Amino acid sequence: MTILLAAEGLGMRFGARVLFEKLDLALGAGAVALVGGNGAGKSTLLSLLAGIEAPQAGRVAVCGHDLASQGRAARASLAYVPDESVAYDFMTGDEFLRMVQALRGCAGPDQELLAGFGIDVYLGLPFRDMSLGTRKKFMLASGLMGGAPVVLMDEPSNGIDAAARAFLVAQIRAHEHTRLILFSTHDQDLVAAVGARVLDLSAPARRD
Ligand SMILES: Nc1ncnc2c1ncn2[C@@H]1O[C@H](COP(=O)(O)OP(=O)(O)OP(=O)(O)O)[C@@H](O)[C@H]1O
Repeated sequence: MTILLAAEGLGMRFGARVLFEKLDLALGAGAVALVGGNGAGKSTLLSLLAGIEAPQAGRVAVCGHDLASQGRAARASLAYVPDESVAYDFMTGDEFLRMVQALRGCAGPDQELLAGFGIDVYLGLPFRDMSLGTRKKFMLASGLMGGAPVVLMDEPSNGIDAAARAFLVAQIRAHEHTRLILFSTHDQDLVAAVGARVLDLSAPARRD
């Protein structure tokens, strides 16, 4: 198995609250679900793996590139979809996707991706005028476009309608042999629908 995402000795704590310590990961292509109760540390772990936050201990490598010392190469191989929209309110959907495309130096979404999430009709709409679900669909499309080998998604099924959810499942299934799709979720039906391997962050040692 080719390792696409590796973590070694990852540690993160907030005050006395230890989220994880000495956490090791070695993940190849496939769908992997990060589960655990509220506050278990799923979003924090995803942001460490995406290089949004630096870990207090340990290291992360994306496709063999160390996220701290070879950040540009590591980031070129990953896409991160946060739970909430990160677009400016005044940006249109199209402008947002073009911005992500420019930042990542990747290809934009194809028509199948836009139509599958039902956002092709909202490309000209500013984010301030979009529903929460529509914003989320743009975030998901931005992560799935461009073919990054590692895709990290925070609660991807939150707030989207049934058609978009079915498309998300199909997308994860379609890419599971070539890309790592690691997502946090409370949605057990999604985990089952994509046949994801489960990583449980709520081991007793990690509870409050
Ligand atoms: N910057 C921070 N400063 C202090 N505490 C933080 C910070 N970021 C996260 N935490 C705490 O770390 C814990 C884990 O938060 P995180 O959002 O990663 O959990 P989660 O598993 O994603 O939760 P949920 O399922 O509710 O989304 C929480 O107790 C949170 O309050």
